[in-house]
Amino acid sequence: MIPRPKPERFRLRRTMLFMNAQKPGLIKDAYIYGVDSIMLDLEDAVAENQKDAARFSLYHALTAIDYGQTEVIVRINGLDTPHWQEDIRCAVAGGVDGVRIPTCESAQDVRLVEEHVLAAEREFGVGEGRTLIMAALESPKGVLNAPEIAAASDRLFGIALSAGDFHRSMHTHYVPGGIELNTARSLIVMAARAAGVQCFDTVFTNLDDEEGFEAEVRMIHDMGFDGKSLINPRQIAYVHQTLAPTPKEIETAELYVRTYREQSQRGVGVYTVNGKMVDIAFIKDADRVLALAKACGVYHGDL
Ligand SMILES: CC(=O)SCCNC(=O)CCNC(=O)[C@H](O)C(C)(C)COP(=O)(O)OP(=O)(O)OC[C@H]1O[C@@H](n2cnc3c(N)ncnc32)[C@H](O)[C@@H]1OP(=O)(O)O
Ligand SMILES: O=C([O-])CC(=O)C(=O)O
Ligand SMILES: [Mg+2]
Repeated sequence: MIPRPKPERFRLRRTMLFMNAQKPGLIKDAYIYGVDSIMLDLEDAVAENQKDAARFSLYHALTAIDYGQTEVIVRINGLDTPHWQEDIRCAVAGGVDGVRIPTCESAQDVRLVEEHVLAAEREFGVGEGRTLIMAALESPKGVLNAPEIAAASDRLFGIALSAGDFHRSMHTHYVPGGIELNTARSLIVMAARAAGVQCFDTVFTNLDDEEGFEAEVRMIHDMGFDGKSLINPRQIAYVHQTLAPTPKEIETAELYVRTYREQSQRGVGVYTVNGKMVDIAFIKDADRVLALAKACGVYHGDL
C-alpha cells in the first residue's frame, strides 16, 4: 500500500478533476496534469451494473498508485442508493483523502456519512479522523440548507454547487452567463464563508465552448469561489491562471503590509497609500492574498 500524507483540511483546491473510477486509462497517471485534487467517481460516471467493478478498480488505484501531493477524493453514490455504504468502506480501506457526498441535503446527511467513515476507519485500521468530507449541493433543499451543511462537521472542508442536477430539480435552463444559478452560487459562497470552509463551483460540460468556460471561471473567481469542479484536463490551466493573484494584486498587498508595519510602529492605525485609505481590515485581506499567491507559486517574497 502506498503511504499517503495526512490529508490537510484546508489546502489549495483550485481545481478538482472528475474521472470515472472504473477507467484505468484515466486514473493511472492523473497526477501528471498538476491538478490540485482528483475526484474518482463512483456515482454518475459509472453505469448502475458496473458499481462493483468500479469499486474494485478504485481500491487498486488507491493502494497501488502514488498520487504524490495531488489530493484524492472519491465521489460516493447518493444516500438514497444501495451503494454508498460499500463505497465508503472501499474508499476508506484504500486510504483515500476524502469523500464527496452527492446531493447532500442536510447536516444530518453529513453526520450519517461521518458515522460510516469513522466505522470504516476503525474497521480497516486507518487513523481515526483522517478522512475528510465535502458536500455537493444539487437540489433546492441542499442549497437552502447550505449554512447548516457547511457547519456540520470538523471533517468537512467545503461545499460545492452541482448544477446539472440542480437544474433538473429546479426546472431551470442553462443561460450563458448563468443568471439562473446566481442565487445558488451566492448562497453557497456566503454559507461557506460564514462556516469558515471552502466553496467550489460546478463543472462546465461543453468542452467545445472555450469562451463560455473562461467567462464562467472569471465570474466565479469574482464571486469568491475557492475552486471549480472540472471534467477534462484541458480545463485546468485556465483556472490555475485565473484564480492566482495577479502581479498588481501582489504588489499592492506587499505595499499595504509593509507600510502598515511601519505605521503601526508609530502608533498610526489608519493612513493613505496612493490616495487610498488603509487600516487593519485591508491588511487581513493583503495577508490572505500573499498566502494564496505563495500557495499558487506566484509569490516568493518574505512576507
Ligand atoms: C455532471 C457530472 O456528474 S460530472 C462528473 C462525472 N463525469 C466524469 O467523470 C467525466 C469526466 N470526463 C471524461 O470522462 C472525459 O473528459 C470526456 C468523456 C468528457 C471527454 O473525453 P475525451 O473526448 O476523450 O476527451 P479528450 O479528447 O479531451 O481527452 C484528452 C486526454 O485527456 C484524458 N482525459 C480526458 N478526461 C479526463 C479526465 N476527466 N481525467 C483524466 N484524464 C482525462 C483522455 O484520456 C485523453 O488522454 P490520451 O490523450 O492519453 O488519450
Ligand atoms: O458536481 C458537479 O458539478 C457535477 C454534478 O454532479 C452535477 O452537475 O450534477
Ligand atoms: Mg450531480
